[in-house]
Amino acid sequence: MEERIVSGETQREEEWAELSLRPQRLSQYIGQQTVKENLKVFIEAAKMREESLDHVLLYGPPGLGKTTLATIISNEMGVNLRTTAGPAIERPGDLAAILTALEPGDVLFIDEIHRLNRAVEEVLYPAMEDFCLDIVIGKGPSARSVRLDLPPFTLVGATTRAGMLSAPLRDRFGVVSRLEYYTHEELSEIVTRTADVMEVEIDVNASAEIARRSRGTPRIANRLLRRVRDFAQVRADGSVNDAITNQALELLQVDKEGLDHIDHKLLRGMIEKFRGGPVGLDTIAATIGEESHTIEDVYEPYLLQIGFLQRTPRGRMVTHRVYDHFNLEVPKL
Ligand SMILES: Nc1ncnc2c1ncn2[C@@H]1O[C@H](COP(=O)(O)OP(=O)(O)OP(=O)(O)O)[C@@H](O)[C@H]1O
Ligand SMILES: [Mg+2]
Repeated sequence: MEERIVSGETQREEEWAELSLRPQRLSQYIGQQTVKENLKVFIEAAKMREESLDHVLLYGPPGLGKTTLATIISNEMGVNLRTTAGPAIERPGDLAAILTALEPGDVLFIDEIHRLNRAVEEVLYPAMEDFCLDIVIGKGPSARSVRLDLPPFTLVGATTRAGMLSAPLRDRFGVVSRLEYYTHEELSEIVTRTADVMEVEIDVNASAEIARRSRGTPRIANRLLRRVRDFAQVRADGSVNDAITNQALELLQVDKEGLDHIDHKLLRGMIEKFRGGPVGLDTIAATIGEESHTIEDVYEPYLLQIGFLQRTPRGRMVTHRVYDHFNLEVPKL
């Protein structure tokens, strides 16, 4: 799959840039009001009782701030953060090594937690529930199981695919929070904050314009701002206004709704070849030369979110908004 400027995923050499932009405290974390308010109460209560925070599951599309929240939770609790990812924990022993190295109250962050394998997951259950490890020593008839106590800890799990989590794992999280796409106002605030951190001058119209084209996603907003800044530096005096922003984003081929050429290919293909649908996912995939699951996981969620696509029992349909967007006439039935 090619790299898209409007992708929610982290891209090459972007991680260091993100690191410095990550809000460190709950009060700096913009938007996600409900999630934030809940966490605030749970954190405060846990601190009052001098207990570890309940396990937290964060889910939602890429780039909405799951890793950031995990960091914030550990900062607010005043404990260490240990970070790993589902695919990195290959054997039960790997997980046991991580768990036994934790200090009381620590946050263990497991990214892509839906990708843990079965054997590892089973070690995690008693660890989450009773803070203990069941280890089998020896082999064959002389094998025996030993129970090891663990320090109390908080597991923060993150996933873009909550549906792929097994029920027993999901049930062991006391707090389950779904992150939502951000509003234009929230994204505009994030862009302003980022510009401030990067010491870039930006006017309100420009941050609003970037916000509108960022697909509800802070990671995309910050990326577009970096590209627009480059443009402002080379083509103008370095400060970002809406004229520069519009020019830059046009060159980058990110349209007014944050759609790029791949979205255009998909939507126009549906209109030109299937009169806007309904048309099955596999048929769309074959027409534009992509995998069905890529369309479903990567291209489609935002188009559904902004009401450009609809799912029907007979397949996907484009809505009137798409015809308006492309200045096309809505076909008569
Ligand atoms: N609420 C927020 N306020 C300000 N900045 C944010 C917020 N959420 C995310 N960001 C910014 O967006 C970037 C991406 O966020 P983060 O890495 O936490 O996303 P993620 O949900 O973990 O993505 P992935 O699913 O790819 O792991 C961060 O570097 C951070 O600067
Ligand atoms: Mg992350």
